Order: sequence, then C-alpha cells, then structure tokens
Amino acid sequence: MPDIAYLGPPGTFTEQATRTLTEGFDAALVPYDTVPLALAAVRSGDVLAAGVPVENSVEGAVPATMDALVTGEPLVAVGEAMLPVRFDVLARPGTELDKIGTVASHPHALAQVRGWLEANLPGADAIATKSTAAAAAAVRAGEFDAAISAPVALEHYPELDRLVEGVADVPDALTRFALVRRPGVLPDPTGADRTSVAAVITDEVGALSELLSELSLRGINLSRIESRPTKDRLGEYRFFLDFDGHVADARVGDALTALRRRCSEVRFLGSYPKADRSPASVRPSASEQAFQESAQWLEDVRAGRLA
Ligand SMILES: O=C(O)C(=O)C[C@]1(C(=O)O)C=C[C@@H](O)C=C1
Repeated sequence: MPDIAYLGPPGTFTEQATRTLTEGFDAALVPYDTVPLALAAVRSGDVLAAGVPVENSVEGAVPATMDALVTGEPLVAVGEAMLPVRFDVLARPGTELDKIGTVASHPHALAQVRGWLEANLPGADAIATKSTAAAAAAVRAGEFDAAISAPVALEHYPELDRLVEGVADVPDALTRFALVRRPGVLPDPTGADRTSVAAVITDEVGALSELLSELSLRGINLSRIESRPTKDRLGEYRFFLDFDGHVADARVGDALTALRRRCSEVRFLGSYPKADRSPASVRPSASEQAFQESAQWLEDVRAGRLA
C-alpha cells in the first residue's frame, strides 16, 4: 500500500483534504511536520504523493508550498480539493475564555480569525505553530492556553474542550489543496482542468504583460497570478500562474511553448481536474478543431498543396 504524506499531525485541514484527494485509492496517510518535509519525502521516493495547502480565499497563497514546489527536483500536481474553512477554539477542560493568555495556530489560521481575536481575546498573545493540529497538540501538552483548530481536531484530541465553535472573520472562506507527486503519467484531460506553471521573466519593458498576452490571445482564462522573489537577485520574481485547460489541449500547449520561448525559466507544475469541475469556456477560434484545421492548412501550404 503506498504512503501519502500530508501536513500533520492528525486533525489538520490538510489531512481532511488529502483524504478527499485519495478517496477510493488504497493508501496510508502519513503526517509530516511541515510542507517542505512532506514534499522532500515525495522527492526522495519515501512516499508516493503529498497533500499540501496551496491558497486560501482570505489570506492568499501559502508561501511555504510555493517555495518548496520550485526548489529541488520537479513535482507536479495531479489533483486539487477545496475545503470550507471555519475554526473551533479548543482548550483544556476548565479554561475560561477571559483567562486565555496564549492562543496558538498556523499563521494562515491566525490571520483568518484576526478580527475575532481582537474582539474576543484582546489580551491574548497569538503564537504561530506548524499547523492548526500542532497547536491543539501543544495545548494538550500544556504549552499554550488555547488552539484555533479545524473542527475535526477534537476527534484526535478528545482531552480538549471546544470553547467556541465556527469562528471565521469571513464566513465562506475556502482553502485550496493539491495532491503532488513526481512527474509521470499526467491525469487525462476532462474539459474542466487547471494547469499550473511557475515562470521567471526577463527584466525587460512589458515582459509580464506580454507573458499574459500569450494566454489571453489563445482564449485561456487565468485564475491566479502570484509572485515570489527568486531569492537569487533583488527585483527578480517568479510568477505562479494557474489557468483553465490541460497541457494536452492545443491552445494550452501552444501558449506553453510561447512562454518557454519568452521566459528565462518555466516549470510545469501540473494539469489536473478542477475541484469544482466547472468546464473551461473556449472561444471558437481557440477550440481543438480550430487548432487542428489551421495546423493542417499550414502543412498543406508548406507542402505546396495550397496557396
Ligand atoms: O494547519 C492546518 O490545518 C492546515 O492544513 C494548513 C492551513 C493553511 O496552510 O492554510 C490549511 C487551511 C487553513 O486555511 C489553515 C491552515
């Protein structure tokens, strides 16, 4: 039975998402302390794949995931899952809300309840832990007074009490997760796919807008653009792009070859079915048929069969 890594310990949102992503697949889920460690285990072959958080609708990208994806041997996403994110406040039995001096959680979680903390625990120190479940474990061990955790955490830390339920500054917040593995056979195109790439552009006038034009000219809908410093040079950025379509689609393949020509570095980060299964809307001039017919036309012209 293959092992699948996730950001642990048991009881994280990532564990829940990884269970969804591996449903129907006979695999053992193995917790890792951090996203880079989970991805290192994929690279070394210790595990087959890893479930990692990618972005949250309130707090944005998860920088640890972005950086770890582009550092080291290539990895590709083969699936994505979306989870609604609401938190419970967990504490040892007998803890009173107004006596809480320290409240711990993952930085992304703390950021998503900042308003609630200011209103309800104004005197408490917020402590960053490696995950929401790591915070619950630390509270159980007596290190902090309260944890901001996933509702599912209580199943794993039954010694704790739920002080407050369903805390979220933005009620309908969502976090997106990916199942990542070493490059191999890609998931088949479904018509409702997303492709992710990371590209470093050259320092030239219009470089970013021209890169984006390569997508828009081919009718490709960009769903996310995020930049991170390359860490090599001040002012040099790597752009993370997510867009509709599969690398097997003609318009996407055509755009990727253009990006490859333009950028100093392009890393393919996967083509996989979108969690919401919403089909890509493709304009007629960017359809598979339009690409096939125009390629055939060019072949005929080059062979002297057409003018
Ligand atoms: O700590 C967890 O439970 C995680 O799975 C990590 C994580 C994140 O990185 O954003 C996942 C979902 C929530 O947005 C808060 C924390």
